[in-house]
Amino acid sequence: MTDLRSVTEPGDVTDLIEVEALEKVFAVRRRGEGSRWRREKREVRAVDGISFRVARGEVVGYIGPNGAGKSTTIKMLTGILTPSGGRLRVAGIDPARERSGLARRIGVVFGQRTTLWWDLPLIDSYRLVHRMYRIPDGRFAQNLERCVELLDLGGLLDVPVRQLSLGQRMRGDIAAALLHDPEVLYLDEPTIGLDVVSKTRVRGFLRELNAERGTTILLTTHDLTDIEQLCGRVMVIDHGRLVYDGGLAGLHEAGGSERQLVVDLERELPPIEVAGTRFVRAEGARQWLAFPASASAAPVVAAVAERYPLVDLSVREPDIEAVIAKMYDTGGSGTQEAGEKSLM
Ligand SMILES: Nc1ncnc2c1ncn2[C@@H]1O[C@H](COP(=O)(O)OP(=O)(O)OP(=O)(O)O)[C@@H](O)[C@H]1O
Repeated sequence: MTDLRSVTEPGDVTDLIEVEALEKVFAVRRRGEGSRWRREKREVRAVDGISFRVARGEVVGYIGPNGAGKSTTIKMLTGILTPSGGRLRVAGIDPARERSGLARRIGVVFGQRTTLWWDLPLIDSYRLVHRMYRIPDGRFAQNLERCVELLDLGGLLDVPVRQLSLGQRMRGDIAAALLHDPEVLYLDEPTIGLDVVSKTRVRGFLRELNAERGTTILLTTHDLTDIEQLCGRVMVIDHGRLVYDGGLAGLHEAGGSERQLVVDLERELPPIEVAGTRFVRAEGARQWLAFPASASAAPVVAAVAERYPLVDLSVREPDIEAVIAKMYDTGGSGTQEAGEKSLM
């Protein structure tokens, strides 16, 4: 455990989600080696004793490599799966025991599946949600208007869901999950497969929802920009165990991440030597130097500028994806949307 932050004390009434030593074990059968007929039983510990609390109004990213146990956790939090062990409360409710009572308090969006009626115009799905949840008429109209405005659904309400693009459908799904004013919103891969414009719109909406309504959000994602732009806190799960729970800055520290200085010199020169930096590589007159992410860039930049003939200089922010990949036993994928700030 790198930095398991105690977010709130036990018994704190503001805790909306309480998870203690939660476990889910699946019994799977697989064919025994060397025999077509013998089948051996095997246990998969999908969630292996995790504990956390989420306070009302928090936006928490829940990340981990494929098969880490994210979806299994969300399914237990929504009451779809019954835990094999441990304790779980959402808004004071045991999800597996009171699934329908809980449904009124939570909203769920699974990025890869839709909860909308495929053949019906979008608005008809919303009317069905209105009736299913017995949402008061005024509240429904108000929530629908707000979602339509912020998610830009105006021109889509009469379009059958099957004709919507992935991004339009996702926005439609998010609205459907929010019409009954849930206190908690679970999002499983909310931006998966979306183009950059749709991603930005969805992220903007979620930020606004949290700020305006104080809706607590727990989201799983493989897109770390979602985390960087939305989440004040991130939980990392690997092989069913929490390996990190804390802020983004702490994640960089925990991963021992480095920032890079990209230096464009007037001409090709031997490797730059400046205290507190590590020469990484050179390509013609361009050189890359690494320095600890926790250190200030200013003295490093000043020292390089004073001693070397410069054309340009920029700082490359630590690649969060690489930091997290270090935490996973399985490794991770390359760089994505790493920030680069020009200093000249
Ligand atoms: N119904 C099931 N029966 C047996 N094993 C299961 C079942 N559901 C999940 N698992 C196993 O549990 C582990 C965790 O799966 P889970 O779907 O929770 O991971 P995940 O972190 O959501 O992965 P991904 O990012 O790929 O969706 C995996 O090894 C998976 O194969």
